[in-house]
Amino acid sequence: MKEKNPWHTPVTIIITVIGVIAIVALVTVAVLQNMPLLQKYKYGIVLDAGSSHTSLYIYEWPAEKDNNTGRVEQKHSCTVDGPGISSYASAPPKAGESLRACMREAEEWVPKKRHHETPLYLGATAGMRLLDMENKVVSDKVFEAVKGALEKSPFSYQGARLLKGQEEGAFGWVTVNYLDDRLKQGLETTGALDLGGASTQISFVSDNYDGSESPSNSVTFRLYGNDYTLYTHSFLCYGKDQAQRIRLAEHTQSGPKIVADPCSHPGYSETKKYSVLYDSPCVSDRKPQGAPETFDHTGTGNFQECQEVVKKVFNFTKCKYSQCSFNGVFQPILQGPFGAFSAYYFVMDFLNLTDTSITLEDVKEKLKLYCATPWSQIVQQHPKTKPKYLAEYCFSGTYILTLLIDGYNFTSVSYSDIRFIKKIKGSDAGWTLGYMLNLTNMIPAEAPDTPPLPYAGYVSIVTIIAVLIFILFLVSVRPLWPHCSKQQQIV
Ligand SMILES: Nc1ccn([C@@H]2O[C@H](COP(=O)(O)OP(=O)(O)OP(=O)(O)O)[C@@H](O)[C@H]2O)c(=O)n1
Ligand SMILES: [Ca+2]
Repeated sequence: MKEKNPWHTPVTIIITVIGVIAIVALVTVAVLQNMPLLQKYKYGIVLDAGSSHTSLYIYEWPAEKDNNTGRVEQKHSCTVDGPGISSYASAPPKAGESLRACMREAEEWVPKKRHHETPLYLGATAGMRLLDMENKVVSDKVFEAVKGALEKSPFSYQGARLLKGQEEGAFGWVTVNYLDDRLKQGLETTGALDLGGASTQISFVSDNYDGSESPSNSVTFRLYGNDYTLYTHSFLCYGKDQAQRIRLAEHTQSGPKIVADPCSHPGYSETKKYSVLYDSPCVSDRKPQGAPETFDHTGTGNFQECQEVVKKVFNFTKCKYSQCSFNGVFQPILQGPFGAFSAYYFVMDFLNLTDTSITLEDVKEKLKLYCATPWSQIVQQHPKTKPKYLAEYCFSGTYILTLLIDGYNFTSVSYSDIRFIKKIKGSDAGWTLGYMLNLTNMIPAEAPDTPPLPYAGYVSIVTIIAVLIFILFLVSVRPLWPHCSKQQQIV
Protein backbone atom coordinates (compact mmCIF):
# COMPACT_ATOMS: atom_id res chain seq x y z
CA MET A 1 0.00 0.00 0.00
CA LYS A 2 1.31 3.47 -0.90
CA GLU A 3 2.46 5.26 2.26
CA LYS A 4 0.69 8.56 2.90
CA ASN A 5 3.01 11.64 2.76
CA PRO A 6 3.16 12.88 6.41
CA TRP A 7 3.23 16.55 5.15
CA HIS A 8 -0.13 16.12 3.48
CA THR A 9 -2.13 15.76 6.68
CA PRO A 10 -4.71 18.52 7.39
CA VAL A 11 -2.96 19.61 10.61
CA THR A 12 0.45 20.20 8.95
CA ILE A 13 -1.14 21.96 5.99
CA ILE A 14 -3.07 24.32 8.32
CA ILE A 15 0.02 24.96 10.49
CA THR A 16 2.15 25.65 7.39
CA VAL A 17 -0.39 28.03 5.83
CA ILE A 18 -0.84 29.96 9.11
CA GLY A 19 2.95 30.06 9.57
CA VAL A 20 3.58 31.41 6.04
CA ILE A 21 0.81 34.03 6.45
CA ALA A 22 2.32 35.04 9.83
CA ILE A 23 5.81 35.42 8.32
CA VAL A 24 4.54 37.44 5.35
CA ALA A 25 2.48 39.66 7.69
CA LEU A 26 5.42 40.16 10.08
CA VAL A 27 7.88 41.05 7.34
CA THR A 28 5.36 43.30 5.55
CA VAL A 29 4.54 45.23 8.72
CA ALA A 30 8.24 45.63 9.59
CA VAL A 31 9.15 46.75 6.06
CA LEU A 32 6.24 49.15 5.62
CA GLN A 33 6.72 50.65 9.06
CA ASN A 34 10.37 51.47 8.33
CA MET A 35 10.25 52.20 4.61
CA PRO A 36 11.52 55.68 3.68
CA LEU A 37 8.80 57.73 2.02
CA LEU A 38 10.79 57.87 -1.19
CA GLN A 39 8.33 59.78 -3.32
CA LYS A 40 8.09 62.86 -1.11
CA TYR A 41 10.45 65.77 -1.74
CA LYS A 42 10.93 69.17 -0.23
CA TYR A 43 12.19 72.23 -2.05
CA GLY A 44 14.05 75.46 -1.36
CA ILE A 45 14.75 78.43 -3.64
CA VAL A 46 17.67 80.87 -3.42
CA LEU A 47 18.23 83.89 -5.65
CA ASP A 48 21.86 84.96 -6.03
CA ALA A 49 21.70 88.69 -6.78
CA GLY A 50 25.29 89.17 -7.97
CA SER A 51 26.89 92.34 -9.31
CA SER A 52 26.75 91.23 -12.94
CA HIS A 53 23.61 89.09 -12.97
CA THR A 54 20.99 87.28 -10.85
CA SER A 55 20.54 83.50 -10.83
CA LEU A 56 17.77 81.47 -9.26
CA TYR A 57 18.51 78.01 -7.85
CA ILE A 58 15.92 75.38 -6.91
CA TYR A 59 17.09 72.72 -4.46
CA GLU A 60 15.35 69.41 -3.77
CA TRP A 61 15.76 66.76 -1.04
CA PRO A 62 13.83 63.71 0.17
CA ALA A 63 11.32 64.89 2.77
CA GLU A 64 12.38 62.54 5.58
CA LYS A 65 16.13 63.05 5.14
CA ASP A 66 16.52 66.70 6.12
CA ASN A 67 19.47 65.96 8.35
CA ASN A 68 21.44 63.71 6.06
CA THR A 69 24.40 65.12 4.19
CA GLY A 70 24.80 64.97 0.45
CA ARG A 71 21.06 64.63 -0.11
CA VAL A 72 20.18 68.17 -1.12
CA GLU A 73 20.59 68.57 -4.86
CA GLN A 74 20.14 71.38 -7.34
CA LYS A 75 17.04 70.56 -9.36
CA HIS A 76 17.08 73.55 -11.67
CA SER A 77 18.68 76.95 -12.19
CA CYS A 78 17.47 80.00 -14.08
CA THR A 79 19.54 82.99 -15.20
CA VAL A 80 17.66 86.27 -14.96
CA ASP A 81 17.76 88.29 -18.19
CA GLY A 82 19.58 91.61 -17.94
CA PRO A 83 22.15 92.95 -15.50
CA GLY A 84 22.44 92.54 -11.71
CA ILE A 85 19.85 94.27 -9.48
CA SER A 86 22.35 96.99 -8.47
CA SER A 87 22.31 98.22 -12.09
CA TYR A 88 18.67 99.29 -11.67
CA ALA A 89 19.62 102.19 -9.36
CA SER A 90 17.96 104.68 -11.71
CA ALA A 91 14.76 102.60 -12.06
CA PRO A 92 14.37 100.34 -8.96
CA PRO A 93 10.94 98.84 -9.88
CA LYS A 94 12.60 97.26 -12.93
CA ALA A 95 14.83 95.25 -10.58
CA GLY A 96 11.69 93.53 -9.26
CA GLU A 97 10.20 93.05 -12.72
CA SER A 98 13.42 91.47 -13.99
CA LEU A 99 12.90 88.49 -11.65
CA ARG A 100 9.45 87.65 -12.97
CA ALA A 101 10.36 85.14 -15.72
CA CYS A 102 12.59 83.03 -13.45
CA MET A 103 9.98 83.12 -10.66
CA ARG A 104 7.44 81.72 -13.11
CA GLU A 105 9.85 79.01 -14.12
CA ALA A 106 10.26 78.13 -10.43
CA GLU A 107 6.48 77.78 -10.08
CA GLU A 108 6.58 75.17 -12.83
CA TRP A 109 9.54 73.25 -11.42
CA VAL A 110 8.28 72.99 -7.84
CA PRO A 111 5.13 70.80 -7.53
CA LYS A 112 2.12 73.01 -6.86
CA LYS A 113 1.18 71.40 -3.56
CA ARG A 114 4.66 72.21 -2.20
CA HIS A 115 4.64 75.92 -3.20
CA HIS A 116 3.40 77.33 0.12
CA GLU A 117 5.95 75.39 2.20
CA THR A 118 8.97 76.09 -0.08
CA PRO A 119 11.28 78.70 1.49
CA LEU A 120 12.42 81.47 -0.86
CA TYR A 121 15.51 83.59 -0.12
CA LEU A 122 17.35 86.34 -1.96
CA GLY A 123 20.92 87.24 -1.08
CA ALA A 124 22.66 90.19 -2.69
CA THR A 125 26.43 90.45 -2.93
CA ALA A 126 29.11 92.95 -3.91
CA GLY A 127 27.16 94.97 -6.50
CA MET A 128 24.59 95.90 -3.84
CA ARG A 129 27.36 96.36 -1.25
CA LEU A 130 28.84 99.03 -3.52
CA LEU A 131 25.47 100.65 -4.20
CA ASP A 132 24.77 100.64 -0.46
CA MET A 133 28.06 102.51 0.12
CA GLU A 134 27.32 104.93 -2.68
CA ASN A 135 23.66 105.65 -2.00
CA LYS A 136 21.83 103.87 0.83
CA VAL A 137 18.45 105.39 -0.09
CA VAL A 138 18.64 104.00 -3.62
CA SER A 139 19.88 100.56 -2.49
CA ASP A 140 16.92 100.39 -0.05
CA LYS A 141 14.59 101.18 -2.96
CA VAL A 142 16.07 98.36 -5.03
CA PHE A 143 15.60 95.96 -2.09
CA GLU A 144 11.99 97.15 -1.66
CA ALA A 145 11.35 96.44 -5.34
CA VAL A 146 12.73 92.90 -5.25
CA LYS A 147 10.94 92.19 -1.95
CA GLY A 148 7.66 93.32 -3.52
CA ALA A 149 8.17 90.96 -6.45
CA LEU A 150 9.10 87.97 -4.26
CA GLU A 151 6.29 88.49 -1.75
CA LYS A 152 3.82 88.10 -4.60
CA SER A 153 5.07 84.61 -5.37
CA PRO A 154 3.24 81.54 -4.00
CA PHE A 155 6.39 80.43 -2.14
CA SER A 156 7.20 81.01 1.52
CA TYR A 157 9.22 84.22 1.18
CA GLN A 158 11.92 84.40 3.87
CA GLY A 159 13.59 87.72 3.08
CA ALA A 160 15.96 89.56 0.74
CA ARG A 161 19.17 90.86 2.29
CA LEU A 162 22.70 91.99 1.72
CA LEU A 163 25.20 89.25 2.53
CA LYS A 164 28.36 90.18 4.38
CA GLY A 165 31.56 89.33 2.52
CA GLN A 166 32.38 86.87 5.31
CA GLU A 167 29.07 85.04 4.84
CA GLU A 168 29.57 84.91 1.08
CA GLY A 169 32.99 83.29 1.54
CA ALA A 170 31.96 80.93 4.34
CA PHE A 171 28.79 79.65 2.63
CA GLY A 172 30.75 79.01 -0.59
CA TRP A 173 33.09 76.84 1.49
CA VAL A 174 30.11 75.02 3.11
CA THR A 175 28.61 74.31 -0.35
CA VAL A 176 31.80 72.83 -1.78
CA ASN A 177 32.47 70.62 1.23
CA TYR A 178 28.83 69.54 1.64
CA LEU A 179 28.60 68.47 -2.00
CA ASP A 180 31.92 66.62 -1.75
CA ASP A 181 30.55 64.81 1.36
CA ARG A 182 33.55 65.99 3.39
CA LEU A 183 31.69 67.46 6.37
CA LYS A 184 29.73 64.44 7.58
CA GLN A 185 32.70 62.18 7.13
CA GLY A 186 35.02 64.62 8.92
CA LEU A 187 37.49 64.52 6.00
CA GLU A 188 40.12 67.16 5.21
CA THR A 189 38.21 70.08 3.73
CA THR A 190 38.57 71.85 0.40
CA GLY A 191 39.24 75.59 0.31
CA ALA A 192 36.91 77.79 -1.75
CA LEU A 193 37.96 80.48 -4.23
CA ASP A 194 35.12 82.58 -5.64
CA LEU A 195 35.70 85.28 -8.24
CA GLY A 196 32.73 87.52 -8.98
CA GLY A 197 32.34 90.73 -10.93
CA ALA A 198 32.72 93.06 -7.94
CA SER A 199 34.32 91.01 -5.14
CA THR A 200 36.42 87.91 -4.66
CA GLN A 201 36.49 85.49 -1.71
CA ILE A 202 39.08 83.09 -0.34
CA SER A 203 38.11 80.60 2.42
CA PHE A 204 40.06 77.65 3.80
CA VAL A 205 40.95 75.73 6.93
CA SER A 206 44.64 75.84 7.85
CA ASP A 207 46.26 73.81 10.64
CA ASN A 208 48.29 76.94 11.47
CA TYR A 209 45.23 79.12 11.98
CA ASP A 210 43.27 79.14 15.23
CA GLY A 211 41.39 82.38 14.59
CA SER A 212 43.33 84.46 17.14
CA GLU A 213 45.31 86.50 14.60
CA SER A 214 42.88 88.84 12.82
CA PRO A 215 39.64 87.46 14.40
CA SER A 216 37.51 89.30 11.83
CA ASN A 217 38.74 86.75 9.28
CA SER A 218 37.60 83.74 11.24
CA VAL A 219 34.30 81.89 11.18
CA THR A 220 33.75 78.92 13.46
CA PHE A 221 31.37 76.08 12.72
CA ARG A 222 30.36 72.89 14.47
CA LEU A 223 29.03 70.57 11.80
CA TYR A 224 28.16 66.88 12.23
CA GLY A 225 30.13 66.80 15.48
CA ASN A 226 33.31 68.39 14.04
CA ASP A 227 34.67 71.86 14.89
CA TYR A 228 36.04 74.02 12.10
CA THR A 229 37.88 77.33 12.32
CA LEU A 230 37.61 78.76 8.85
CA TYR A 231 39.75 81.57 7.51
CA THR A 232 37.76 83.71 5.08
CA HIS A 233 38.19 87.08 3.42
CA SER A 234 36.20 88.95 0.81
CA PHE A 235 38.00 91.63 -1.19
CA LEU A 236 35.50 94.25 -2.27
CA CYS A 237 36.48 95.84 -5.62
CA TYR A 238 38.63 92.80 -6.52
CA GLY A 239 35.99 91.02 -8.59
CA LYS A 240 37.15 91.03 -12.18
CA ASP A 241 34.96 93.89 -13.44
CA GLN A 242 35.95 96.25 -10.64
CA ALA A 243 39.62 95.18 -10.87
CA GLN A 244 39.46 96.07 -14.56
CA ARG A 245 38.17 99.54 -13.60
CA ILE A 246 40.96 100.02 -11.04
CA ARG A 247 43.54 99.04 -13.67
CA LEU A 248 42.07 101.34 -16.33
CA ALA A 249 41.90 104.12 -13.72
CA GLU A 250 45.69 103.72 -13.29
CA HIS A 251 46.06 104.19 -17.06
CA THR A 252 43.85 107.24 -17.26
CA GLN A 253 45.04 109.46 -14.41
CA SER A 254 46.18 112.10 -16.89
CA GLY A 255 42.82 111.96 -18.73
CA PRO A 256 44.24 110.81 -22.10
CA LYS A 257 42.18 110.61 -25.29
CA ILE A 258 43.77 107.29 -26.31
CA VAL A 259 44.57 104.42 -23.96
CA ALA A 260 46.99 101.78 -25.35
CA ASP A 261 46.15 98.75 -23.24
CA PRO A 262 48.54 95.72 -23.12
CA CYS A 263 45.65 93.57 -21.73
CA SER A 264 43.52 94.04 -24.87
CA HIS A 265 44.16 92.36 -28.21
CA PRO A 266 46.07 94.15 -31.01
CA GLY A 267 43.51 95.78 -33.31
CA TYR A 268 40.90 96.16 -30.53
CA SER A 269 39.44 99.66 -30.37
CA GLU A 270 36.38 100.90 -28.53
CA THR A 271 35.26 104.38 -27.55
CA LYS A 272 34.41 104.55 -23.84
CA LYS A 273 33.03 107.24 -21.55
CA TYR A 274 35.07 108.50 -18.61
CA SER A 275 31.85 108.99 -16.64
CA VAL A 276 30.99 105.27 -17.04
CA LEU A 277 34.49 104.04 -16.17
CA TYR A 278 34.60 106.08 -12.97
CA ASP A 279 31.01 105.37 -11.93
CA SER A 280 31.92 103.06 -9.03
CA PRO A 281 33.06 103.66 -5.43
CA CYS A 282 36.09 101.47 -6.28
CA VAL A 283 37.52 104.26 -8.48
CA SER A 284 35.29 107.34 -8.12
CA ASP A 285 37.81 109.20 -5.91
CA ARG A 286 40.44 109.01 -8.66
CA LYS A 287 38.45 110.57 -11.50
CA PRO A 288 40.85 112.79 -13.46
CA GLN A 289 39.97 116.46 -13.51
CA GLY A 290 39.41 118.08 -16.90
CA ALA A 291 39.42 114.78 -18.83
CA PRO A 292 37.59 114.65 -22.17
CA GLU A 293 34.18 112.97 -22.27
CA THR A 294 35.44 109.83 -23.97
CA PHE A 295 38.63 107.89 -24.62
CA ASP A 296 39.64 105.35 -27.24
CA HIS A 297 40.42 102.04 -25.54
CA THR A 298 42.89 100.31 -27.90
CA GLY A 299 44.86 97.09 -27.49
CA THR A 300 48.55 96.16 -27.81
CA GLY A 301 48.23 92.51 -26.60
CA ASN A 302 51.37 92.18 -24.50
CA PHE A 303 51.05 89.62 -21.71
CA GLN A 304 54.23 90.63 -19.77
CA GLU A 305 53.22 94.29 -19.77
CA CYS A 306 49.66 93.30 -18.85
CA GLN A 307 51.01 91.36 -15.86
CA GLU A 308 52.92 94.46 -14.73
CA VAL A 309 49.87 96.73 -14.88
CA VAL A 310 47.65 94.13 -13.21
CA LYS A 311 50.15 93.80 -10.34
CA LYS A 312 49.70 97.52 -9.65
CA VAL A 313 46.09 96.83 -8.65
CA PHE A 314 47.43 95.14 -5.49
CA ASN A 315 49.26 96.78 -2.63
CA PHE A 316 52.00 94.60 -1.17
CA THR A 317 53.80 97.14 0.99
CA LYS A 318 52.12 97.03 4.40
CA CYS A 319 51.44 94.01 6.60
CA LYS A 320 50.96 94.28 10.36
CA TYR A 321 50.40 90.52 10.75
CA SER A 322 52.72 87.51 10.61
CA GLN A 323 51.81 87.24 6.91
CA CYS A 324 49.46 88.87 4.45
CA SER A 325 47.92 88.28 1.06
CA PHE A 326 47.63 91.90 -0.18
CA ASN A 327 46.33 95.30 0.89
CA GLY A 328 47.53 94.54 4.44
CA VAL A 329 45.02 91.69 4.84
CA PHE A 330 46.06 88.77 7.05
CA GLN A 331 46.19 85.33 5.45
CA PRO A 332 47.42 82.11 7.11
CA ILE A 333 49.61 79.62 5.24
CA LEU A 334 47.67 78.16 2.32
CA GLN A 335 46.43 74.63 2.82
CA GLY A 336 44.85 72.81 -0.10
CA PRO A 337 43.08 71.39 -2.00
CA PHE A 338 41.07 74.33 -3.40
CA GLY A 339 38.00 74.57 -5.61
CA ALA A 340 37.89 77.74 -7.75
CA PHE A 341 34.49 78.64 -9.18
CA SER A 342 32.33 81.41 -10.75
CA ALA A 343 34.46 83.66 -12.97
CA TYR A 344 37.59 81.58 -12.18
CA TYR A 345 35.86 78.76 -14.04
CA PHE A 346 34.22 80.84 -16.83
CA VAL A 347 37.56 82.41 -17.75
CA MET A 348 39.85 79.39 -17.40
CA ASP A 349 37.32 77.21 -19.23
CA PHE A 350 37.15 79.69 -22.11
CA LEU A 351 40.96 79.78 -22.29
CA ASN A 352 41.18 75.94 -22.12
CA LEU A 353 43.26 76.23 -18.96
CA THR A 354 41.17 74.35 -16.38
CA ASP A 355 43.75 71.54 -16.27
CA THR A 356 46.04 72.56 -13.40
CA SER A 357 48.49 69.75 -14.09
CA ILE A 358 49.77 72.04 -16.88
CA THR A 359 52.81 73.85 -15.45
CA LEU A 360 52.44 77.52 -14.59
CA GLU A 361 55.14 78.29 -17.17
CA ASP A 362 53.01 76.64 -19.88
CA VAL A 363 49.89 78.46 -18.68
CA LYS A 364 51.72 81.79 -19.00
CA GLU A 365 53.07 80.83 -22.42
CA LYS A 366 49.54 80.02 -23.66
CA LEU A 367 48.17 83.26 -22.26
CA LYS A 368 50.99 85.20 -23.91
CA LEU A 369 50.04 83.72 -27.29
CA TYR A 370 46.34 84.33 -26.65
CA CYS A 371 46.80 88.00 -25.68
CA ALA A 372 48.95 88.62 -28.78
CA THR A 373 46.26 87.20 -31.11
CA PRO A 374 44.70 89.98 -33.24
CA TRP A 375 41.19 91.04 -32.17
CA SER A 376 39.73 90.32 -35.64
CA GLN A 377 40.91 86.70 -35.37
CA ILE A 378 39.48 86.34 -31.84
CA VAL A 379 36.07 87.61 -32.96
CA GLN A 380 36.13 85.28 -35.96
CA GLN A 381 37.07 82.25 -33.87
CA HIS A 382 34.33 82.85 -31.26
CA PRO A 383 31.26 84.13 -33.10
CA LYS A 384 28.89 82.98 -30.34
CA THR A 385 30.67 84.57 -27.37
CA LYS A 386 29.43 87.97 -26.16
CA PRO A 387 31.90 90.64 -27.40
CA LYS A 388 31.90 92.19 -23.90
CA TYR A 389 33.24 88.93 -22.41
CA LEU A 390 35.50 88.28 -25.40
CA ALA A 391 37.26 91.64 -25.09
CA GLU A 392 38.32 90.81 -21.54
CA TYR A 393 39.57 87.21 -21.42
CA CYS A 394 43.24 88.26 -21.88
CA PHE A 395 42.91 90.64 -18.93
CA SER A 396 40.80 88.15 -16.94
CA GLY A 397 43.27 85.27 -17.38
CA THR A 398 46.16 87.53 -16.41
CA TYR A 399 44.20 88.87 -13.44
CA ILE A 400 43.39 85.34 -12.21
CA LEU A 401 47.04 84.25 -12.36
CA THR A 402 48.23 87.43 -10.64
CA LEU A 403 45.56 87.20 -7.93
CA LEU A 404 46.40 83.55 -7.22
CA ILE A 405 50.20 83.81 -7.37
CA ASP A 406 51.10 87.34 -6.29
CA GLY A 407 47.92 87.99 -4.29
CA TYR A 408 47.25 84.74 -2.42
CA ASN A 409 50.79 83.31 -2.66
CA PHE A 410 50.11 80.12 -4.61
CA THR A 411 53.37 78.72 -6.01
CA SER A 412 54.15 76.72 -9.14
CA VAL A 413 53.74 73.65 -6.87
CA SER A 414 50.58 74.59 -4.96
CA TYR A 415 48.91 75.82 -8.18
CA SER A 416 48.19 72.16 -8.95
CA ASP A 417 46.13 71.96 -5.70
CA ILE A 418 43.50 74.14 -7.41
CA ARG A 419 40.61 72.64 -9.32
CA PHE A 420 38.62 74.99 -11.56
CA ILE A 421 35.05 73.80 -11.10
CA LYS A 422 31.58 74.79 -12.19
CA LYS A 423 29.46 72.04 -10.67
CA ILE A 424 29.87 69.30 -8.08
CA LYS A 425 27.54 66.29 -8.55
CA GLY A 426 25.17 68.40 -10.63
CA SER A 427 24.94 71.38 -8.26
CA ASP A 428 26.62 74.72 -8.99
CA ALA A 429 29.51 75.69 -6.74
CA GLY A 430 28.67 79.02 -5.05
CA TRP A 431 27.37 80.41 -1.77
CA THR A 432 23.64 79.76 -2.35
CA LEU A 433 23.41 76.10 -1.28
CA GLY A 434 25.44 76.70 1.92
CA TYR A 435 23.24 79.71 2.68
CA MET A 436 20.05 77.65 2.38
CA LEU A 437 21.45 74.68 4.37
CA ASN A 438 22.32 77.11 7.16
CA LEU A 439 18.99 78.94 7.21
CA THR A 440 16.95 75.74 7.12
CA ASN A 441 19.17 74.14 9.83
CA MET A 442 19.89 71.26 7.52
CA ILE A 443 23.42 70.65 8.80
CA PRO A 444 23.19 69.60 12.46
CA ALA A 445 25.96 70.53 14.91
CA GLU A 446 26.17 66.93 16.10
CA ALA A 447 26.43 63.79 13.98
CA PRO A 448 22.91 62.40 13.49
CA ASP A 449 22.11 59.01 15.05
CA THR A 450 22.37 56.50 12.27
CA PRO A 451 20.41 53.20 12.47
CA PRO A 452 22.75 50.37 13.55
CA LEU A 453 21.86 48.41 10.39
CA PRO A 454 21.41 49.43 6.78
CA TYR A 455 17.83 49.00 5.56
CA ALA A 456 18.50 45.85 3.44
CA GLY A 457 20.31 44.19 6.36
CA TYR A 458 17.40 44.99 8.66
CA VAL A 459 14.86 43.39 6.29
CA SER A 460 17.03 40.25 5.83
CA ILE A 461 17.46 39.78 9.58
CA VAL A 462 13.73 40.17 10.28
CA THR A 463 12.98 37.57 7.56
CA ILE A 464 15.61 35.06 8.76
CA ILE A 465 14.44 35.33 12.39
CA ALA A 466 10.78 34.88 11.33
CA VAL A 467 11.66 31.73 9.32
CA LEU A 468 13.72 30.33 12.23
CA ILE A 469 10.85 30.92 14.68
CA PHE A 470 8.52 29.12 12.30
CA ILE A 471 10.86 26.12 11.93
CA LEU A 472 11.26 25.93 15.72
CA PHE A 473 7.50 26.05 16.03
CA LEU A 474 7.10 23.21 13.54
CA VAL A 475 9.69 21.11 15.38
CA SER A 476 8.07 21.79 18.74
CA VAL A 477 4.61 20.66 17.51
CA ARG A 478 6.12 17.58 15.77
CA PRO A 479 4.59 15.13 18.29
CA LEU A 480 1.14 16.28 17.18
CA TRP A 481 1.81 15.33 13.55
CA PRO A 482 -0.43 12.33 12.61
CA HIS A 483 2.41 10.06 11.31
CA CYS A 484 4.45 10.65 14.49
CA SER A 485 1.58 9.57 16.73
CA LYS A 486 1.06 6.50 14.48
CA GLN A 487 4.75 5.50 14.74
CA GLN A 488 4.53 5.81 18.53
CA GLN A 489 1.50 3.45 18.54
CA ILE A 490 3.41 0.79 16.46
CA VAL A 491 6.36 0.89 18.85
N1 LIG B 1 30.63 83.08 -19.64
C1 LIG B 1 30.98 84.06 -18.83
C2 LIG B 1 30.11 84.51 -17.82
C3 LIG B 1 30.53 85.54 -17.00
N2 LIG B 1 31.75 86.10 -17.19
C4 LIG B 1 32.22 87.16 -16.31
O1 LIG B 1 32.27 86.66 -15.00
C5 LIG B 1 32.00 87.72 -14.10
C6 LIG B 1 30.81 87.42 -13.27
O2 LIG B 1 31.06 86.40 -12.43
P1 LIG B 1 29.91 86.01 -11.42
O3 LIG B 1 30.49 85.03 -10.52
O4 LIG B 1 28.65 85.68 -12.11
O5 LIG B 1 29.75 87.45 -10.66
P2 LIG B 1 28.55 88.03 -9.83
O6 LIG B 1 28.03 86.97 -8.95
O7 LIG B 1 27.57 88.68 -10.71
O8 LIG B 1 29.30 89.18 -8.99
P3 LIG B 1 29.62 89.30 -7.42
O9 LIG B 1 29.80 87.91 -6.90
O10 LIG B 1 30.88 90.10 -7.33
O11 LIG B 1 28.46 90.01 -6.82
C7 LIG B 1 31.70 88.95 -14.88
O12 LIG B 1 32.86 89.72 -14.92
C8 LIG B 1 31.35 88.41 -16.24
O13 LIG B 1 31.71 89.31 -17.24
C9 LIG B 1 32.59 85.65 -18.15
O14 LIG B 1 33.70 86.16 -18.27
N3 LIG B 1 32.20 84.64 -18.98
CA1 LIG C 1 28.86 85.92 -7.08
